[in-house]
Amino acid sequence: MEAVKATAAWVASRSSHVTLDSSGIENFAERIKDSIPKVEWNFEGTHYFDDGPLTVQYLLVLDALNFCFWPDDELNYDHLAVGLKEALQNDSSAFDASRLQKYTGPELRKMLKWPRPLPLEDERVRLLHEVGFELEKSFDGRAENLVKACDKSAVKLVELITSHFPGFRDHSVYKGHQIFLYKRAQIFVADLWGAFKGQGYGELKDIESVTMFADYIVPAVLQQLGVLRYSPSLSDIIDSNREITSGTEEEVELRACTIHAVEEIKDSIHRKTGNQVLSVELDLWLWAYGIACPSLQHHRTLSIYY
Ligand SMILES: Nc1nc2c(c(CN[C@H]3C=C[C@H](O)[C@@H]3O)cn2[C@@H]2O[C@H](COP(=O)(O)O)[C@@H](O)[C@H]2O)c(=O)[nH]1
Repeated sequence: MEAVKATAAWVASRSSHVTLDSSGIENFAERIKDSIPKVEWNFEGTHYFDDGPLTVQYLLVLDALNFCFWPDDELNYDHLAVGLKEALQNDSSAFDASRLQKYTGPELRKMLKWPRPLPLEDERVRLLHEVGFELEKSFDGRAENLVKACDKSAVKLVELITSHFPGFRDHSVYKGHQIFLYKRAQIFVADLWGAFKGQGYGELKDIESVTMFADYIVPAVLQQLGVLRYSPSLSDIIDSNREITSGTEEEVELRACTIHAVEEIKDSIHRKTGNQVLSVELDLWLWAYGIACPSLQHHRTLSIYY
């Protein structure tokens, strides 16, 4: 995750469409420094949890598909979390590696009880197959073996996931440099830690290394809070719901500046109080704040990464 932090900072130091507002960061840090609102991991009760290996399998499948809900304005993350939870409750072998490799688009749709094609449905199916295939090939079909192989290290787990599953390699190129964002790989690590409350499969000694998860909700929240500033042309694109192409400078700046802004907020809180705040905790609070605000305008990029 050092590469995520370093390359996000690199983008932030050269960005023009999105900039960090240093007084906005200080004010926000000052406001929350004494009581970071704690949000429970499963605050909406949408996730499957049985305290065992099936939960790990569920979380890997969930985060393989945790991207780009906005093209269908009635679809959101909760439909995915609940749909997969119910599928597993009805049939505990639904996420066996062999089954994952066979799902079709209409079957996935049916599993999520969604009446029409999902956004990027073919990509979702392909990623599901990839997870099943690689789990079978390298981990005896079980996501718990992937987690056991990381020696209780979040950094190692992200490395393992991104080296085994190409669909999790969330990179971009910005002004000729490779930028690492790793949203879904890191959110899987955070989900594991959150679900198991830092114990058992969720025991990760370096959870503080994880960055925020560069999605399309948190940038919008930070912009509204005065932490991020958008150029007039970018604001216009977002306010008029026009799409931003994946890999453009605007898109990379939105994501990388959000990661860097959260790092800066953490540094500021540390300077003020001596406390080390976790990105995971700050992220979950910012995300929960964002989804509770349906009028929030977010950027729209067709992407399999977030
Ligand atoms: N930064 C960040 N982004 C997150 C999440 C989560 C869900 N995490 C769960 C895990 C534990 C908690 O219980 C959370 O409920 C989803 N997303 C992203 O949001 C977008 C979906 O938005 P909408 O279309 O409105 O549902 C999409 O890019 C999705 O990938 C998060 O935690 N942090």
